[in-house]
Amino acid sequence: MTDHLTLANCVAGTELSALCAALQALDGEPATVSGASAYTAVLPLMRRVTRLDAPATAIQQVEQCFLRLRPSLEAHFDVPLGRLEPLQFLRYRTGDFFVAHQDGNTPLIRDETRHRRISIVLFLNGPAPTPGSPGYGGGELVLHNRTGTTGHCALAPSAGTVVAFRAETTHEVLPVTHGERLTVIAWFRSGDAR
Ligand SMILES: O=C(O)CCC(=O)C(=O)O
Ligand SMILES: [Fe+2]
Repeated sequence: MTDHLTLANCVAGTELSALCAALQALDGEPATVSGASAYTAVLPLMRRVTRLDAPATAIQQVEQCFLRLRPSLEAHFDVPLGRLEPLQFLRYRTGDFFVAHQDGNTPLIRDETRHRRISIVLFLNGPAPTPGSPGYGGGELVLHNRTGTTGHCALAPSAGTVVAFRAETTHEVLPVTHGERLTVIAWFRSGDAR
């Protein structure tokens, strides 16, 4: 069993459609990867995804949704949570992916990511069985078991679902096989970090 929380219907369908339409019209920059040293880099062999410059209203809307969930996350993961890092709006086009990684709270890495406790992902759209229908194929969020040897779960939840997991959980996004996958990711830092 992986230690994660799945919460369906965190954002209403009408709001999701508006968010998707606003985002689909945007250009963006290739997203970067946090490194062990104090830099971030675009590493296309590790992560291929576009980070979108979302409108302020969209940022506020999703931020409020994430902040409302903080007490439930603290209770489920039994960890006091502090501030929410700035949201990242992500667009994975066909062929885009993110290899297995951890988001933070890993003892060997002493950069800013060490303060992250909970990763939180909102799925703005959902899986589509066939190319041409709205949504995407592939693109599962795979969470690996904490022991790292056996067990994982591959998630492709419906639009509006939030998935939260400990930042140190190894996870990956499998390549998108058709369509466009839209997610928002952010991290709650530890209760005693600034
Ligand atoms: O888009 C996702 O489902 C997760 C993205 C991710 O793991 C990350 O940005 O660190
Ligand atoms: Fe991640």
